[in-house]
Amino acid sequence: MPAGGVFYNGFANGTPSNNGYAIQQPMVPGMGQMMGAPHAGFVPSPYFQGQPQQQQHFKMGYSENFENFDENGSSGYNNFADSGNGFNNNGAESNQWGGAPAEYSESNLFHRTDSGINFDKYENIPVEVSGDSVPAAIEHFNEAGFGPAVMENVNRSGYSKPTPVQKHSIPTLLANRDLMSCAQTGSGKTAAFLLPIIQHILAGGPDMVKPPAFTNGRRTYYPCALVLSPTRELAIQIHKEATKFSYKSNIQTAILYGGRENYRDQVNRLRAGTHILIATPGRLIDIIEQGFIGLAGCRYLVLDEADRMLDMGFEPQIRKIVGQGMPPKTARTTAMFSATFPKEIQVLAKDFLKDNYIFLAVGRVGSTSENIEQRLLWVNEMEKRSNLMEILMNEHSENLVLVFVETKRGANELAYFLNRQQIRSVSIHGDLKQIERERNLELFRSGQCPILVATAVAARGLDIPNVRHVINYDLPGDSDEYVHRIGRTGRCGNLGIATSFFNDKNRGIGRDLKNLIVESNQEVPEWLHQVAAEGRIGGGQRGGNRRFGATDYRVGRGGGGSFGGNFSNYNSGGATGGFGSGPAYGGSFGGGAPRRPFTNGGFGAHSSLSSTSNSGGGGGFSGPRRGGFNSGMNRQGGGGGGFYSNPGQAPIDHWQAPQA
Ligand SMILES: Nc1ncnc2c1ncn2[C@@H]1O[C@H](COP(=O)(O)OP(=O)(O)OP(=O)(O)O)[C@@H](O)[C@H]1O
Repeated sequence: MPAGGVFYNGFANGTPSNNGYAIQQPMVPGMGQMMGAPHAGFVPSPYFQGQPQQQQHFKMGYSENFENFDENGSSGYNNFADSGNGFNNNGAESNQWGGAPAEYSESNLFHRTDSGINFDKYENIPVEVSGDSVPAAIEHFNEAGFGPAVMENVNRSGYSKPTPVQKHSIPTLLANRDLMSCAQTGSGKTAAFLLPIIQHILAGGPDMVKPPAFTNGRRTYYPCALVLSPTRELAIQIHKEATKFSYKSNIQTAILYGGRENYRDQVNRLRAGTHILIATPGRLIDIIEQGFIGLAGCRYLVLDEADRMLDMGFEPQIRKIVGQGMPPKTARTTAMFSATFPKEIQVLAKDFLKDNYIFLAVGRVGSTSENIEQRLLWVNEMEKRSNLMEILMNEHSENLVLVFVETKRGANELAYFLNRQQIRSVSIHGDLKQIERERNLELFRSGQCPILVATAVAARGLDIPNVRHVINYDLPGDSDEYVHRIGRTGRCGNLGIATSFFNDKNRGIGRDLKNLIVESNQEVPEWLHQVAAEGRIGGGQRGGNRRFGATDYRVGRGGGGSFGGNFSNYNSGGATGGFGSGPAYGGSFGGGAPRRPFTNGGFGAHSSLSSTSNSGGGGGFSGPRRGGFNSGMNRQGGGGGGFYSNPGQAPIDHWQAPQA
């Protein structure tokens, strides 16, 4: 008997469904706390036992609304009555060293994740720096001039040496130079801006912070540094990092992000004082308008995922924030970080940067990332589920898999489908309550639900160590989004796989994808060559030198700019050994046995599959595939039917909770 009891995969209370999928399924460990909570339809029916109204919520469905992942989330001060979420219990739980939540214990904050086997290859990464009088890079953290508090936290974090983006960004920001920094996903950009800001605040002492003021009976706090993030979850992550790097110092960090249930808690926390404020734009504007925050003391402004922050969705809000009494750009230090920086965004960005800002482009290890093996499969819409199932069945049970879909409704439906196939999945998208988003992310992060079905809301910045596989079930419309999505794996020298389903709908991105894969020294499927040849001319947004996420647009303008620049460490060698040499799924990656070898039966449509993997081995699925899904699986013909035509099929053991 599995721990936590047995539930049935049906909608009706305690009643097995009659659709032939009625397989006993254990409750996901640790899910007890979810039993009473609305869960927007993406947790399988077992968790909804006895709560038909919640199931109904799921069945209502959502309109086919595309995820715009704008995180405005303003809620109005009058919504205080809502309870806090797990993150913000209440302002009183601050510990003695700051305003951080009590659950930010030392062990929690400094939970280390190893830098991967490719970490040392960062040494050979190409770096381009342009701008006047570029501060010299550091090679070691102890060359930065950090005080003991910061150095101790660097050491506590287990960082033995700076990554390339840190080597260049830290001295630049310590010198109070404005910076536009473009470095590959997972290469340590967060510490690259937080460490120098924290150092500045500690070195500057009390004078760094403008004291709070009373206006209209309300106390206004003036943060010294403001970090803006496009998504709530990324804001939470950055806040945790800021808390970590300022651990045992007097620095107070605070966070403001959308979702009405956390409004009061966030405002309460401001009362502990705020040196560094991490915020999503909509909520910040709301709270500025309420008079709780003023920006007159803001000496440091960071736009993380800056290209996203300056695109059409957010740009007006950023302008509004910067216009709300913030010191002018000549009187503050402004830094922008992203893995991608399209030229038109660079042009916009200069409105916020001093003229002599430094542009830093850190190339990719190898290219797009040697750390990420990119696989591209031609999969028709109707075959996506069966292909996904086959991939998941061959994954190792300890690996986390992030599946990207285009729409919120698609995320709900796919997570629901997977749960009915006894694959523990949750979803994250903009229609969920914030408390649900955070809880689902935690269930994923902790491995309790090893599959996260996400919209673009999870594409940027999230740093989840064990994500070994990103699957673009629906490909995004542009290649920058693709770069960010696949960057959820293969972080900080670790290895990962990115599999993308491609079909006629995705032809628009074909050329850019081909270029990215070529640049990665990985094999381009024959059909992609053809698609790319037919595709649009011009190469999309990325352009320029493809070893970088972007190049300094000022250089391309030919004169006039302040380009001085140097170019270092260019390693033309690219991929050396390592990754992608074994057979595809279930082969060399990660070692060990696949999740579950298939027993028999056809998978269908194999002829249409191919792979970018270097493994050769004929088609995308090699390794342990011995059949796969039963005859109902290939739904190309449209014929109804379930995904298992054999209702008596044994449960998928690797996906079940440990036996009691
Ligand atoms: N010098 C270092 N040594 C070891 N690990 C590091 C170092 N710097 C950062 N890391 C770790 O690398 C991981 C990725 O860092 P981070 O999230 O800052 O990447 P990023 O460049 O911001 O990625 P993205 O573009 O996806 O936002 C984190 O787990 C972080 O703790």
